[in-house]
Amino acid sequence: MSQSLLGQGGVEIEDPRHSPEVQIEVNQLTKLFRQGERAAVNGISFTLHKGDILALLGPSGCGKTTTLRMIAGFEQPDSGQILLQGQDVTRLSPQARKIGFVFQDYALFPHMTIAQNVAFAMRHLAKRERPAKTRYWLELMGLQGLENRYPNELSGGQQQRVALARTLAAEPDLVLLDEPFSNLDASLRETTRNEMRALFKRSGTTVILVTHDQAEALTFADQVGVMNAGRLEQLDTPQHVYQYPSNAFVARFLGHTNLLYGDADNGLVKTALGDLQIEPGVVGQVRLSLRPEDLHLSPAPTCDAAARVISREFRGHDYFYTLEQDGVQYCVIAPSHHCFDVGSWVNINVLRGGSVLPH
Ligand SMILES: Nc1ncnc2c1ncn2[C@@H]1O[C@H](COP(=O)(O)OP(=O)(O)OP(=O)(O)O)[C@@H](O)[C@H]1O
Repeated sequence: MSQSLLGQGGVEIEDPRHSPEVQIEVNQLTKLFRQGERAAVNGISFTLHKGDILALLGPSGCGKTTTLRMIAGFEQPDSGQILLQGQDVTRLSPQARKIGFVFQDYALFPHMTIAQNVAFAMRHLAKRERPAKTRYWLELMGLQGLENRYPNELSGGQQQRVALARTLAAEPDLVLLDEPFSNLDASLRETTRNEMRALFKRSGTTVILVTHDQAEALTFADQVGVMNAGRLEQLDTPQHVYQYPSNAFVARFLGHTNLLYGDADNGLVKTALGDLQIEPGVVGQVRLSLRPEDLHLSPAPTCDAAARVISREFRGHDYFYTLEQDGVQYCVIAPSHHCFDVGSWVNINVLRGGSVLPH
């Protein structure tokens, strides 16, 4: 079990005196649904330690659910290996793996009360132990008072918490979540997501979440794996995949970006937006990804060497601008008090050098 300390502001940090055990290791997992067709999942590998939360993020059809289903045992891989706490479970039945799965539609039993739904997951415990444990999980999920209701008498968010209580009550080594927040409205999604993350962190549960929602992956997970066409394009911390995408697909999938080209030498790249600093040692033609919030706008006295505002979208806390300079379009996010009219001329200043993408 990994140990954690409470850091500043109550943020949990890993205690360096304890090295967490490996919970799951996935090696070169591959799935071909039909021979001759492109693999739905193509050589995916990753390792998670106890208590880690991984989000697999990618567009529709990239292989996220198939990866999760192979880990759960609902789908057999064509090649590759899944180790749970060092044990090879690749060919074991779903029941023989201590894995909890929360489906998109929660899959609660409609004819059972909330308490019965949760108690059903505790068949491994003696009957007399189940009521107290059921109360424990329902309270932890903020569901006290709803024990005797049926699933159709609960809101979407409450049903989702029952589904999680039932999954956790089985005390799995690993919890798999397939788009678990997609049925919740925007405000409930955010609070439920934060509560779930805190709960998983408190209980030291290892979690793999599948989503196509970038914000969800970046806020919920410790590690984000970006998938494209069956492959894991990049696996790293949310901050790292956002700020240092490994290629243009990852850069674009995680939000808006500006791709710039230029000649690099001595830690500088000459681009259309001026000379930008990059890591030393990179030489020749390079492509940079610059996030819209890494650019700053200031009024231009004349239209010479300036950018024209093409469109402006008010988003409450900021403006999203589209600009054009020398035939190239740029996107910029500026605080909502930085207001420039459509058609006006502005200078684009680069606040941060950007990250170099491989060709
Ligand atoms: N049972 C199946 N038989 C044949 N092909 C399948 C089967 N299940 C999935 N596929 C194909 O495998 C690929 C990956 O599907 P998968 O459901 O894993 O994607 P996904 O990333 O989870 O997509 P979504 O976000 O839309 O759920 C898709 O091209 C899909 O059509």
